[in-house]
Amino acid sequence: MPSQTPIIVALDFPSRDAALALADRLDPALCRVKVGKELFTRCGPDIVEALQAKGFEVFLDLKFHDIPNTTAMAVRAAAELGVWMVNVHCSGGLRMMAACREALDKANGAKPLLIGVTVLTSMEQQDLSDIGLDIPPQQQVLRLAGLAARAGLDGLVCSAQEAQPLKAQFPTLQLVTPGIRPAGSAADDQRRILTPAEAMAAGSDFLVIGRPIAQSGDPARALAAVVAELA
Ligand SMILES: O=C(O)c1cc(=O)[nH]c(=O)n1[C@@H]1O[C@H](COP(=O)(O)O)[C@@H](O)[C@H]1O
Repeated sequence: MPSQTPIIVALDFPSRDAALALADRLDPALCRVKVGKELFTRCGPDIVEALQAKGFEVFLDLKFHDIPNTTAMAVRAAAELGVWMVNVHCSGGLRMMAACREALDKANGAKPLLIGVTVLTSMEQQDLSDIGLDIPPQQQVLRLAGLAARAGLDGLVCSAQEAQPLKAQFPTLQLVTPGIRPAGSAADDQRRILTPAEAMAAGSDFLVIGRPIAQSGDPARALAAVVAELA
């Protein structure tokens, strides 16, 4: 049953064939799937429909970040695709997020969960400092979470390292956490990481996992190992 699983597998592939080949090796009862910028830019909405036809709920991860009207209309278009979850960058500001909320509230039919990206899990303190934010990532995450809560978003993308304080301050927000690395796997370009079990214990609601499953020799087995770790 899709609604019972916290696992979202990122289909970060350059082609429809590669994405569907992985999807065919996964069980929609054990995970949802995420379509991000690379796959969507190559394949468009068709890939979302193809995955839905295979029984998967889809997180459309295009991290919209633009003026309020443009972002709200993009979110509305995502809703019309029937996706389960869609995200925008919190750093687009309160008015931008509120416009997205309003657009979804006015839309007919099923509404995706509207999720705000706080600080990318690939960033650490030096990266924030480089863009003029001389504060620790957690402080910036909490600040953006406050804005997202005021705008009526359903949840946040953050590192599981911030899940505990976020759950304490914003108990109704769903926490979607990438930067998940089973013990022993490479961090790659991620910086703020935790293992699946650590992330769930910290308060994550959903775990986004890409390369540790997608690039493993046996994705079904890698997914089963994460399911077993969480059991
Ligand atoms: O919004 C996201 O999904 C996201 C936000 C974030 O802060 N960090 C992050 O890694 N992601 C996405 O989560 C996935 C993580 O993939 P892996 O690092 O391969 O597990 C990628 O598809 C990223 O685009």
